[in-house]
Amino acid sequence: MRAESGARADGPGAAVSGPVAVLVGAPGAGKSTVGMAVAARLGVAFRDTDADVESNLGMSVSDVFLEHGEEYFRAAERAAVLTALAEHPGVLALGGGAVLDAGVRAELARHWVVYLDVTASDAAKRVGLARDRPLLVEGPRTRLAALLKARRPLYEEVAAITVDTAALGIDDVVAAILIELAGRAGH
Ligand SMILES: Nc1ncnc2c1ncn2[C@@H]1O[C@H](COP(=O)(O)OP(=O)(O)O)[C@@H](O)[C@H]1O
Ligand SMILES: O=C(O)C1=C[C@@H](OP(=O)(O)O)[C@@H](O)[C@H](O)C1
Ligand SMILES: [Mg+2]
Repeated sequence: MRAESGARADGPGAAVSGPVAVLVGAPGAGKSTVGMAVAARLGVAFRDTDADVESNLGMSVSDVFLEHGEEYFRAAERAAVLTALAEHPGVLALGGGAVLDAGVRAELARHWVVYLDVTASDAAKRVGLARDRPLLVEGPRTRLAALLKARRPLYEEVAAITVDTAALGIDDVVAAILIELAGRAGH
C-alpha cells in the first residue's frame, strides 16, 4: 500500500460535506465490491454511480452503450457522479471511466479519493467474460491494458490514497483503506 498526498496539500477532507471516501480505478479493481464492504464496516451507506445511471435511465449500463453509445453514457455518468459527490455522505464507487471527464476530476480534488490500483492481468481475471462491461467485450486483456495506460495518470492525479491491490484479497484492501481513512483524522 502506498499513501500519498492528493491533488490538494491541505487534504481533500477540506470538503465540508460529501462522501467519506470515493473509490476510483480500472474495471476489475474492486471499487464496487470493496466500496460496499468499507461502507458496511464504517456503518455508512454505499452508493455506486453505475447503479445510479442505470436507475436514472431505466436500463443497464450495457444497454445504454448499445442503444445510445459511449458519449451518451459519459454525459449520464458525469451527471450521476456530480450529484452523488454533492449529496452522498457514505462511501461512493465511481465507474472506471468517470475520471476521463475533466470536470469530474476537478470536483474530485475536494474529496477523499481512494485509487485501487490493479494490473491488466489481474483485472482481466477478475472481470471474466465481462458481459456487463461493454467496453471490454472485444477482449478484456487487450482492452484493459489500453485503458490502464491511458487512465493511470488520471487516477493518480485525483487520488489522496492509493492501494495496490495486486497481492491483496478483498478483506486486505478493505483493511488498508480503513487504516488510511482512520489515519487521516489526525491531519
Ligand atoms: N482484491 C481482490 N482480489 C480478488 N478479487 C477481487 C478483488 N477485488 C475485487 N475482486 C473481484 O473482482 C470482481 C470485480 O470487482 P468489482 O468490485 O465489480 O470491480 P470494479 O467495480 O472496480 O469494476 C468481483 O468478482 C470481485 O469479487
Ligand atoms: O471503465 C469504464 O469505462 C467503465 C467501467 C464500468 O464500471 P466498473 O469500473 O465498475 O466496471 C462501467 O462504468 C462502464 O462499463 C464503463
Ligand atoms: Mg464497479
